[in-house]
Amino acid sequence: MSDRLLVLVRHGQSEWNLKNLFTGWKDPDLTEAGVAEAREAGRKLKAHGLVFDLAFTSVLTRAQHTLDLMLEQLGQTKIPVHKHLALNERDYGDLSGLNKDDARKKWGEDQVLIWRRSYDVPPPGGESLKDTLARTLPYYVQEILPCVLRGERTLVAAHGNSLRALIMVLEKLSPEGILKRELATGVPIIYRLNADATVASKVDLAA
Ligand SMILES: O=C(O)[C@H](O)COP(=O)(O)O
Repeated sequence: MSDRLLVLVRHGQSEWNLKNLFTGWKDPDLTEAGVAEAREAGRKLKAHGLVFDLAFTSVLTRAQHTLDLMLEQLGQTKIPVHKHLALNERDYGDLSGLNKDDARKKWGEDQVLIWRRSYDVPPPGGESLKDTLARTLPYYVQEILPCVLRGERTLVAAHGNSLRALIMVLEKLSPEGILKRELATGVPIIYRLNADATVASKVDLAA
């Protein structure tokens, strides 16, 4: 029986995560802690006996660097890697580069939470989760899912909100259901899919 394996990993801590800045499509690299998280993610995947046939990532440095570090730990640096902006973080628009606490002081706790976690309210000049889903989902359906369903064991290194969008679809979560879903940096989530693309099992390596 083919192993329809799909592993999703949010990048390790970035320089701007550390500084508490809205990042979106800005392109900071990982911090030392982020590098350590990515290596740890790779070690955990290896400890679970996982092997991959290909990987997908965004066009942003923090996700690519995380993927490279995981593949190093797995001893799998030669597998094909597909990079696409469909997997980029949600575009935070005018908030990009602003401190999240300063934004709360300026616009209020509730408004900032709406921008960060509501399904369909975009931050000024940026993308809502719904907008993010509108670009990640077609890429998932057309490029990633066919590989998984063919039995190609697939690793995806991406971002908090591009992955929340995919998780919403995979786990059939409602807009309310996804609201409280936070993704820790550098923590793999291991899915195995049924032939009809529904989730057969899920293991969150944070748990
Ligand atoms: O782009 C960012 O600032 C973060 O990677 C994700 O931010 P969020 O948790 O505020 O959505």
